[in-house]
Order: sequence, then structure tokens, then C-alpha cells
Amino acid sequence: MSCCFTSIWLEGNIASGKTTCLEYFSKTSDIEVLTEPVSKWRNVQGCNPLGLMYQDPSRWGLTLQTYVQLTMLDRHVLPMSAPIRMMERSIYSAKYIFVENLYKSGKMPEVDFAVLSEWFEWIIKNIAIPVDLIVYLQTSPQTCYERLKQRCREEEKVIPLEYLESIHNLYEDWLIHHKSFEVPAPVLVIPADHDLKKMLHQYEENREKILMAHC
Ligand SMILES: Nc1ncnc2c1ncn2[C@@H]1O[C@H](COP(=O)(O)OP(=O)(O)O)[C@@H](O)[C@H]1O
Ligand SMILES: Nc1ccn([C@H]2C[C@H](O)[C@@H](COP(=O)(O)O)O2)c(=O)n1
Repeated sequence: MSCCFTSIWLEGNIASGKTTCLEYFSKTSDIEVLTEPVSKWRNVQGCNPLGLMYQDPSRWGLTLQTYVQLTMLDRHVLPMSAPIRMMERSIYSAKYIFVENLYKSGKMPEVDFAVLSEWFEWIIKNIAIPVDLIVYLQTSPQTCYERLKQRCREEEKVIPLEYLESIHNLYEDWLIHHKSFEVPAPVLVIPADHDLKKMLHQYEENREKILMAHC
């Protein structure tokens, strides 16, 4: 990243509290927050690829993940409007966690995985995607399951605990155990099973580390 700008990715399981965390930091001047474009994934020209993927992952996984890849790339290349950018997830976790999960669980055909992989490799080779720090909200799958039910997003009602366990294991292998894929920046782990009050306290405790990521 250039000397004037800092780029931070906020990573974590589904319903781990990423949006809530970003909402908190969005009140800080000098920070620009980019949430995941979930509304686009639920409505592209009147179609709902997120809902279709949960109904029939083998048929619609490629469709959703192609669109996720495009919309995340669009986020990554947006010119920065503040010295610090905090962005929800990344094109890397889209590939290393969600595409990987579909493929490994047998729900994405090999040819779909190959096409997405070639696209991903081309993108990271040819387009600069800067990152200075990855903040990982580390939760238990059970916590996410409870928060997911509480949030009650229509498309996600079919998600079983086992799905969140798979996503959790892929995140842990990537960001904690360094067992799967390249990690493109240092990782700050924030335990995130706590209630909101304690989480806000932890965000304060980590504020300096996050804001000074580039130094
Ligand atoms: N620390 C917390 N304790 C309890 N509930 C939380 C906490 N953080 C977030 N939530 C709630 O859990 C749900 C998922 O949080 P959200 O921030 O949308 O997660 P994500 O963006 O990671 O999917 C929301 O209903 C939110 O209000
Ligand atoms: N590459 C991706 C990214 C996200 N999703 C799904 C998972 C959730 O249902 C939804 C948004 O995630 P959240 O911000 O709530 O953690 O999108 C996916 O399938 N593939």
C-alpha cells in the first residue's frame, strides 16, 4: 500500500459480527468503511443469486461466486476517500473460503471450480489489491448460528450448523494455522464470542493496532 493509505480487511464467519464492527468504526473520522455488497447478491436485475445458491448450490454456486468475485473486485479497486479503509471480507476469502467450501463439499463441479480458479489467479496477478492488515473476528460456529437465527435473513434460513463449522474450519486453516493458502498481510485476531458491550471494549483496546496498521 502507498505511504498515505491503509487498507484493512475484516474477515470472519457468517454472522460473526463484521457489519456491527464496521458500524462502530465508521464513526471514526479518517476511516472509510466498505460493507460487503450483499444487497447486490440478493438482487441482480431482479434475480437473487444468493437465494438460488442456498436452494441449489451445485446449480447456482458458480453464478453467485462469479458475481461475488466481480462485486468484490469492484470494491477493491474503488479509489480511497479516506486515509484508512476497512472493508468487509475480500476477493481472497471469497475464493479461499466460500468457493473452496462449495468445491470441497462436492457441491461445485470440477469445471466450475477450474473456471473460477483461473479467473481468480488472473485477477490477483494482474490487478493490485493492496492490504496492510487482516482483522479476523474469531467466533465459535455455535455463536454464529445463534446470531444468524436472530438476524433472520430469508435466504439463510436453510443454513445448518455444519455449514458454519465448515466455513469456520477453512478460516482457521487459512488465517490461524497457515495450512491452506497464502495469507497476504499480518493477521490481528479478535475473539468475538462476547456480548456487544465487551466487543465494543475490545474494539477500543485494539483501535491503535488497527489504525496504525501501516506504520
Ligand atoms: N457481540 C454480539 N453479541 C450478540 N449479537 C451480536 C453481536 N454482534 C452482532 N450481533 C448480532 O448478530 C447478527 C449478525 O451480526 P452482523 O454484524 O450482521 O454479522 P456479519 O456482518 O458478520 O454477518 C446481527 O443480528 C447483530 O445485531
Ligand atoms: N463469497 C461469499 C461471500 C458470502 N457469501 C454469503 C454468506 C452469507 O449468507 C452472505 C453474507 O455474508 P455475511 O456478511 O453475513 O457474513 O453471503 C457467500 O456465499 N459467498
